[in-house]
Amino acid sequence: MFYLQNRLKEYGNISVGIIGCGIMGSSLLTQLKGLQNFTPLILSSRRIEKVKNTFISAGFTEDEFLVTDDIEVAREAIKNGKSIATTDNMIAAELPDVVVDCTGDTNAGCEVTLRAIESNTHIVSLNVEMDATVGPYLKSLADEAGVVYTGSAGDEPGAIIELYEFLNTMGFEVLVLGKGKNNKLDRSATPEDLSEEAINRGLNPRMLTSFVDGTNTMTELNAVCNATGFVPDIRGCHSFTTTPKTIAQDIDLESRGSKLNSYGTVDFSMGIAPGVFAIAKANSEIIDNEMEYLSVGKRPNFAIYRPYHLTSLETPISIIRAVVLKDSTIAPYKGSVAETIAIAKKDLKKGEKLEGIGGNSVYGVLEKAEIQRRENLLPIGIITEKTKLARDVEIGKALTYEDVILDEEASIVKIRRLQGN
Ligand SMILES: NC(=O)c1ccc[n+]([C@@H]2O[C@H](COP(=O)([O-])OP(=O)(O)OC[C@H]3O[C@@H](n4cnc5c(N)ncnc54)[C@H](O)[C@@H]3O)[C@@H](O)[C@H]2O)c1
Ligand SMILES: N[C@@H](CCO)C(=O)O
Repeated sequence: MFYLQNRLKEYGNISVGIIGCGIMGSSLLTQLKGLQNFTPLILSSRRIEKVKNTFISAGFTEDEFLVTDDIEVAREAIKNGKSIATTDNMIAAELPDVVVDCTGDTNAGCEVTLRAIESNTHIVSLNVEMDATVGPYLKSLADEAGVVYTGSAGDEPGAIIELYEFLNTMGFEVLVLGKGKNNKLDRSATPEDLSEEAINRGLNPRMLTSFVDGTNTMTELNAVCNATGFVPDIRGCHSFTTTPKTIAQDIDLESRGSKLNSYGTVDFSMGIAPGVFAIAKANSEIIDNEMEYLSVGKRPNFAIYRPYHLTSLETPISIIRAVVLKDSTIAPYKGSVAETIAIAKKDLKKGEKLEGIGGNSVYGVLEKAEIQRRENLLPIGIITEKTKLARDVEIGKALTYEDVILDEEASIVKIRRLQGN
């Protein structure tokens, strides 16, 4: 009982670097400021005014933090008990015990993770976009260096793995893993369409676009696939409509009146957000009897449902597990099993700039990695600001590597080349 909290007390203080001060980074800073045994040591983001304001709104006084982009000045200030406000992400990757990536930028996340691994800093990443693109390679580098690379508790992939581990530990055979879709699904959504809604909800319009056009759900399920070896049943998954009480009946094989071709798959569903679920079976009549007696459902398949995910508010749990227990919450243990590939949102023209995740040009769908490789399909996460179209691509078509001119200088592209395809 109280295992994590007790281990943390024995360990002492954990210093944390946070990168990004959007909704996730700013709430994490605020929360850590009030938690025992955590020092929110460094906050980095692109605009220093925003970083300073985030410190102040999190409850810091102006003399509690120093503004600097000089790592040696930062080191000295930390010795004198100050926190650091910076625009240099590398300071946040190098100096604390653990860095939490709250940017959502695949290239920045990749650079931060590489520097953290070199600096022996553990990595907790909310940047599922980056993890889906190069997580398997970065995890192998982190393993070699003895550094923990993990996704966060509280985001849906981490919450799904919690259910998966729970069922596996009890000996159930897990059949399907998935999540509720929190936002409506509109593959053609653009940041312009969603800007008013985004502002009202305190979200970045591009982030909201990636939620609504489905890319975020796909990258999240991508992380689950790479952690477990599960795959999407079809390109992009089916999308079910269900309720918390009927998950196991509604999400099942085609031969049993539903839509799946096989188990060992991930999917998403309307009607159960913000929850996540796992469907499993027992392979024993006695255990089926007990599950029915416990009102979990009706044999042969039973669904376990977690009705909430508290995003960055659960991140401290992953920080403790990474730093104190050297354990990950979710990581790509199975390598690259699935990929989130780019599909044209509109007719795209040769020479035009291609906008990546949450932009006007493409949305992401989940595909089995073997198909992505066979068809040379483009992972959406390697599109950077400098990516251009090498030829026209029709609306609805999956982009291939031949369709684009990538920014070969970008770390995300270089690391993806090392990961393979
Ligand atoms: N918003 C959510 O509901 C939610 C939930 C779970 C997970 N996430 C994940 O958390 C991450 C952050 O989400 P958010 O909604 O806070 O995003 P956001 O876009 O609101 O904030 C991102 C922050 O990172 C900064 N940033 C971006 N690129 C940077 C760079 N190159 N260098 C330094 N700073 C940079 C931005 O300036 C901004 O402050 C994403 O990976 C997202 O998928 C978000
Ligand atoms: N990941 C969410 C956003 C909040 O976690 C979505 O699918 O829309």
